[in-house]
Amino acid sequence: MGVVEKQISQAATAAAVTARAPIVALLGNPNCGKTALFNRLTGARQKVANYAGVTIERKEGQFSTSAGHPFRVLDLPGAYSLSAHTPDEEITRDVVAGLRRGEAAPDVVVCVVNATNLRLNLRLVLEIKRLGLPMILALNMVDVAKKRGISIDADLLSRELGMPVVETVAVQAGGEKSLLRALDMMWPLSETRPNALAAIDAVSVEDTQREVRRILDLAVSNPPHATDGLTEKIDNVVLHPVLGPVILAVLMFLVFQAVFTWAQAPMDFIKDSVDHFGALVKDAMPDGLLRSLLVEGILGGAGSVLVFLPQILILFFFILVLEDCGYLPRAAFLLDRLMGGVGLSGRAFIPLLSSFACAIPGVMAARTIQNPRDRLVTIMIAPLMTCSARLPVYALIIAAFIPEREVYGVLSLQGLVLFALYFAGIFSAMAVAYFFKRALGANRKQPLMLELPAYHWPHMQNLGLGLWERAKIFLTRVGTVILTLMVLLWFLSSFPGAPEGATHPPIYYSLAGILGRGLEYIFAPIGFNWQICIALVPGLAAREVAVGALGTVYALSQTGEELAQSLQPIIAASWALPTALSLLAWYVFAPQCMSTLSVVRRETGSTRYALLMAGYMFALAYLASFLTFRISSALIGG
Ligand SMILES: Nc1nc2c(ncn2[C@@H]2O[C@H](COP(=O)(O)OP(=O)(O)OP(=O)(O)O)[C@@H](O)[C@H]2O)c(=O)[nH]1
Ligand SMILES: [Mg+2]
Repeated sequence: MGVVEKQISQAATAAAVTARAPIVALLGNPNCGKTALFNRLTGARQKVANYAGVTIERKEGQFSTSAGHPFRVLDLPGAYSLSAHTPDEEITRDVVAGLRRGEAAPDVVVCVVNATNLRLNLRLVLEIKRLGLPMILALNMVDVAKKRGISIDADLLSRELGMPVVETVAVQAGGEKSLLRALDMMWPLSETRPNALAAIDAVSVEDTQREVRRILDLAVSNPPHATDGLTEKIDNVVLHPVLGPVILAVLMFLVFQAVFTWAQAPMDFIKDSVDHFGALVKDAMPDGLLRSLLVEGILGGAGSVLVFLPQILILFFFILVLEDCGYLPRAAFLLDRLMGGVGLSGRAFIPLLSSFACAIPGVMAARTIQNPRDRLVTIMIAPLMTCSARLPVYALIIAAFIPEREVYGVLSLQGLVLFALYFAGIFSAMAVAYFFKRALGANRKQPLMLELPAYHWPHMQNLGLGLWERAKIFLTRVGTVILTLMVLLWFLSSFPGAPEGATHPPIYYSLAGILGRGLEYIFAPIGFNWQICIALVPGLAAREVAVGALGTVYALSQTGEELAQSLQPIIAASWALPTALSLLAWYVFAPQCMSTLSVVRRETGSTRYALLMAGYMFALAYLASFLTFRISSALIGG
């Protein structure tokens, strides 16, 4: 057998072993550390954060125990019980009950519990136990429990529950060892599995409650003050009816200030590097098509998007810190009343906040909302939240048109305008939600039931990995979608060349130029010139592409001397202020993202809602831009 054949056969054997490897399902209440444990076992980097409802999909991975036994492992959305109320809980129920098509029930259930809150967590354990699957109880977060002086007799608990009980610390290296040992002890696992489904509904809440109390009395001793005193103290301030909202507003405000002020130096650095590199390429290459593709197409296009990496990372730094320290559910509580006014539940807060990163995870996170009508409205307004792909567009226009001035000596004017744009998104989302409430009929307001986790310092590793993932996503987009579109756009903008005696730059006569000039008929009433119209088209694939497209279009529109200039001064010189404002308004509303629409279709199970979303957003965008353009033109006489 040759080396290659041998490798192929080894790979095939490995694949066969994994295919036959028993399946471990990680199950437990929300926020008890299932995903952290999953990452520790498999080396994966699934999202871990300090609030309930982070995981909303079934994720699969693999690992081997120290004795070399292979396992497949499933990370699942958290659930308080197996009688599912929300779409994400349904996923969990279906997986453990073996209801998913083509997938048997897991071979072992590892029930992950928060050791500091067994009273709540054990209910689910007892419920799962009735399924009759082999089980292990993982007492997670024992580090915190020990610090608070909670002592749990694992042996006694194991005897009472009739399953192995192990202690884990999912956020520490080696914190999963005891679980691996317990899995080895179970090896080999029996092939026969009970019919798990039968037991799901036959549960009496009172009996379960009683049993939990009995077991806790036996196995757990809490010191008199086992609650987290610090969390209570912080909450007294943060959830204060007056101070709370003020703190929230100040916090949000500071984030946008930081996005502009902190990012300046690294942005200048990237911009200078791109410019410098462009100049080098220009000097080194003879004038011609290839040089134009490299300098105007790739560097002018993709390079002008790359500059925004620091701002995106700063925004995410704040979002990640807030997610990991446990503040988010508090913000949801503070805003519950306000959101109730427009017919949304406080539960919509986290999906909407996620939409600041990108509407796609936001729309998916709406799975944690129980009421179908609330869920639909949340999905419909999620894309109005300012996703990070809009940031480059906003930042470019703001930097070009809003002077870099300080207000009251400390606040940056540019940061203020950015804050206003984010606020415009939030405000219109609330207005649209209110409209839906009127159209669909109001719901009876349900009380918000959300767990408030204990605060903790953000884990540096989570933070680092989160930022790294973001940077990777952004750079991959720049390197793939944006780069490809830029090359395509450069091509469309370069051919056919200018006719004899042309008075405009060649792009004017190109295919893209013809398209742009055609679209100008539709967009001229809102102040867009043909160059902007060209950029809107590839911008449909992903919003930030519009910035790259403007980069390419204007690089090709320049003649001779001006060629080396970067995008920002060019648009500052060639657009009137009302046009810039109108484009900002357009970007607050326009549904410029195909992937969001397709996710909406998937999550709502209906093309109608995706079309409705696209329709209402286009209409709003056109209207907002029209008003902005007309009013500002009248005021400034532009
Ligand atoms: N101190 C400590 N923190 C932990 C431990 N395990 C998890 N955490 C933290 O607990 C929080 C929740 O962790 P996740 O892994 O996201 O919890 P989950 O069970 O997957 O949550 P959902 O996906 O929302 O159901 C995060 O802030 C983790 O860093 C642990 O053993 N000790
Ligand atoms: Mg999770």
